[in-house]
Amino acid sequence: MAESTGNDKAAVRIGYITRVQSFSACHRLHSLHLSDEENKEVYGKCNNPYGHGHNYKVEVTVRGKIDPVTGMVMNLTDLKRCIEEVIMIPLDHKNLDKDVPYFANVVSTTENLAVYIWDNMVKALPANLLYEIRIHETDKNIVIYRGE
Ligand SMILES: Nc1nc2c(c(=O)[nH]1)N=C([C@H](O)[C@H](O)COP(=O)(O)OP(=O)(O)OP(=O)(O)O)CN2
Ligand SMILES: [Zn+2]
Repeated sequence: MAESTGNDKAAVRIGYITRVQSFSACHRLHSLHLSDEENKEVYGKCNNPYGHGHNYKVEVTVRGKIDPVTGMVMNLTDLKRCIEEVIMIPLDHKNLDKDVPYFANVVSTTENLAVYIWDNMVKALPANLLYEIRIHETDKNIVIYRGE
C-alpha cells in the first residue's frame, strides 16, 4: 500500500493540543445553602473558616483541523495568551471565594472551577476549538470538564 506522503492536502487531519499551566490559590468549601453544621458535616476540614491552599495544575486542550499550511491546530503562543487572561490574571495567588465574584455564591470545588475556566476560555478562544479542561487539585484529585 502506498505510504502517505503527508502531502495529501485533501485529507483533513484532526489534532488535539494541550497547554499546561499551574497556579496557586486558596479557598474554603462552604455552601450558602447549608447551615454551618451541615457545612462542617459535608466538607469536613475543607470547611475550615480560614481556608487552605492548592497549587492547581490546569491542562487546557483544544481540538481542531491541522492547518495544511501552518501545520497547527492553533498557535500555542495564542493559547498561552488566553490562559494568561482567563486563568493567571483572575485566579493566581487569589482567594477564590473572596477575589473572584463568580465564587461569591458558588462553592469553589474543583468541578465548579473547571466550569468557570471553561465558560471564560470558550469566550477567549476561536469558536469550536475548546475540547477539555482538566484540573489537578492535588496529586490525587483530578477533575475533567468538556462543556456538558
Ligand atoms: N468532589 C470534590 N471533593 C472535594 C473537593 C473538590 O473540589 N471536589 N475538594 C476538596 C478539598 O478542596 C481538599 O483540599 C482536597 O481534599 P483531599 O483529597 O482531602 O486532599 P488532601 O490535601 O487532604 O490530600 P490527600 O492526600 O488526598 O488526603 C475535598 N473534596
Ligand atoms: Zn481545597
